[in-house]
Amino acid sequence: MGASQKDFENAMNQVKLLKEDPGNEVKLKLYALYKQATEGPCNTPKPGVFDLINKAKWEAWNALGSLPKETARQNYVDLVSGLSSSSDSSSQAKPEADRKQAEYETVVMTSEDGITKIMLNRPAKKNALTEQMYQEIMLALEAASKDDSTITVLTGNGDYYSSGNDLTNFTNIPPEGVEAKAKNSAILLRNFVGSFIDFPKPLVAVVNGPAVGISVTVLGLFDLVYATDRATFHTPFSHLGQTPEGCSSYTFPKIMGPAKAAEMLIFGKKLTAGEAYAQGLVTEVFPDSTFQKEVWTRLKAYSKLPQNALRISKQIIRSQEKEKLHAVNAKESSILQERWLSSECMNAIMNFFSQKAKL
Ligand SMILES: CCCCC/C=C/CC(=O)SCCNC(=O)CCNC(=O)[C@H](O)C(C)(C)COP(=O)(O)OP(=O)(O)OC[C@H]1O[C@@H](n2cnc3c(N)ncnc32)[C@H](O)[C@@H]1OP(=O)(O)O
Repeated sequence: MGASQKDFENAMNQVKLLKEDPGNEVKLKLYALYKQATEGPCNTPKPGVFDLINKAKWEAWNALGSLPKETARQNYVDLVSGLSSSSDSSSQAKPEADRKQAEYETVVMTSEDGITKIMLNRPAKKNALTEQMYQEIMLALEAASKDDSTITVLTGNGDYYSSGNDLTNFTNIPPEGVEAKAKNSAILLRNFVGSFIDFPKPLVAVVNGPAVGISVTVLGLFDLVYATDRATFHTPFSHLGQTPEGCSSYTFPKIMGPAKAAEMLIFGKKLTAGEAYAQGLVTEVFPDSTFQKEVWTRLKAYSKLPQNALRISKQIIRSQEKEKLHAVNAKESSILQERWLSSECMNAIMNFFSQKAKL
């Protein structure tokens, strides 16, 4: 079977994460394969002789002749995979500890006692999620899904779990790039949420402090949500001119009923940990002073349960609505793509950075 659209989109995202510049020749190949995969054979007039860069790009695309779109997509994925593994192989020469650090810059991934922990690691920015961070979380989830651990945990470093989308993701964009940015962000969002929908093992959120935006909405896709009593849960989408994501437009009404979901998702009501527990979003709340000790003791005990039984039970529960969740994710992402172009949204983000409005 050839590469799927999702493999193709993942490969496009991986290109952005390459640590080393692959050089012009490879970049031209990537460009040509991308155009062929998305538009088919070269269909534009040859640029003039002095337009050197566009001429080189055109020639690379044109050289692919009538290569079928599917083959171009597969070749693109293979080329990127070769680039990623060659940049990995330089780090494989390093000692184990170094390698773990080199792979991720914004998350810390560790595995112990049958538990893989993915820790968001931008405490000075309240673990706000940059584009790099979305990518690294996806890569970490992919790795965790294949390692020999039983349970996967997502948590935050510092006093916050996460303050949600890093609002700088939508700043400093030249006017001519705004639409492309919204489109790429919607693809990234869809892939990010998709990796939670498809995650095959028990997934646990250890909510070590306040959670905002997308870090709250995806909780509906976790199997357990443990929270410190210091945590709060806030989805201020309307304040930001935005709309729900993370499948929350579907999972929240199911979890807490439409009235409570509307209070959070439409009106931006911030819940305490106790309220989130009462509404079914949180599995259990622990006093902050004993939170880490109690949660990890519990999880270590759970991780000793038969691994396959846990995984299969999770899959039975979740597989019933996977298709629905992917459809909701696609719809939410496409609505947000439009929202990000609205003046309501742009003004709200500018207000945050001019410190007029804090949530
Ligand atoms: C690819 C795109 C996918 C998009 C998916 C869409 C998702 C939607 C959402 O997630 S909506 C939610 C977005 N998040 C917010 O609006 C939160 C904004 N932040 C705040 O309101 C506050 O920072 C706070 C309440 C989280 C914490 O306030 P506090 O006063 O305690 O701390 P500071 O404001 O001083 O924060 C410390 C520094 O961290 C920076 N920062 C915090 N959160 C964000 C953020 N979300 N984006 C960008 N930067 C953030 C803050 O600016 C401070 O930086 P500084 O030290 O350089 O000033």
